[in-house]
Amino acid sequence: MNTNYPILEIKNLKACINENEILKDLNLKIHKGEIHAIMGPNGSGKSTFSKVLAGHPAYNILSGDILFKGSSILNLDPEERSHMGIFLAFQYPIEIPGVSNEDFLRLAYNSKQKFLNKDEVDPISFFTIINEKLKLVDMSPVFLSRNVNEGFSGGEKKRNEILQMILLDSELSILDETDSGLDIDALKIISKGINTFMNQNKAIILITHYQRLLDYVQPNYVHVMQNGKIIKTGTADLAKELESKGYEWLK
Ligand SMILES: Nc1ncnc2c1ncn2[C@@H]1O[C@H](COP(=O)(O)OP(=O)(O)OP(=O)(O)O)[C@@H](O)[C@H]1O
Repeated sequence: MNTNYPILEIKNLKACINENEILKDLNLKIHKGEIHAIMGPNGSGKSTFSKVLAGHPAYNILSGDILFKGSSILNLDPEERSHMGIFLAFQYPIEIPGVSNEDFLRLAYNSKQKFLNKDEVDPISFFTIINEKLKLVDMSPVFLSRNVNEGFSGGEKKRNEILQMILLDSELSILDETDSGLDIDALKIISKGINTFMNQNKAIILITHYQRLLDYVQPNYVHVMQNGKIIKTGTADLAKELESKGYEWLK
């Protein structure tokens, strides 16, 4: 069996929402150990791509395929995709009133354990696990007893997303504008957490508007998405070029 396939392969993907075609013939290959940045003008389809990848039910796939570790995931629901190792950190993390962050995280952790036929953990053992992970994003344990994202500042919500990614130990993580709303120190802390988490068995997609994140989390490839497809691919230098020249010259 050939196991040398990409962790993610997007083949001629077209997707729409409410009859509007947003992704128009998208192609992308990502291998384990790689970090890919996706940049591009507002409205070009970056968040749509992340949600389609996670299996958001509002989007329809018109044609093409999404292969995760060599197999199509088009027929899998978001929960199955998550259990298989795909994680999406939302651009706008949602608040869940009435549910403590610790309960939410433990439920998500145990749900994955169950899917993998591993033992679920009790609240006391979970506290030990989550306490270690909190240190990686420099978060206080106080955030565990608060309701999920309720009243969290923009930056705290983003940290909480990275905490989830680290806890679930996802193989493919899509971080949608995780850097927006972070102050300079928080950006460094989050970047350190991402770099500690990353290894040769994982892959990360960073959706960002700003080159500065890429100074801390260095991508192997930078792609520009425009009008629902990748129109240019380069190295980290491309992000620097975009920062100074914008997107007009690519048209
Ligand atoms: N429910 C919807 N109905 C119609 N059009 C939609 C819907 N949701 C998204 N779109 C459109 O899809 C396009 C792509 O949006 P998307 O959020 O993917 O862009 P983006 O590249 O992530 O933008 P940004 O950089 O501003 O976050 C936009 O023009 C948006 O208005």
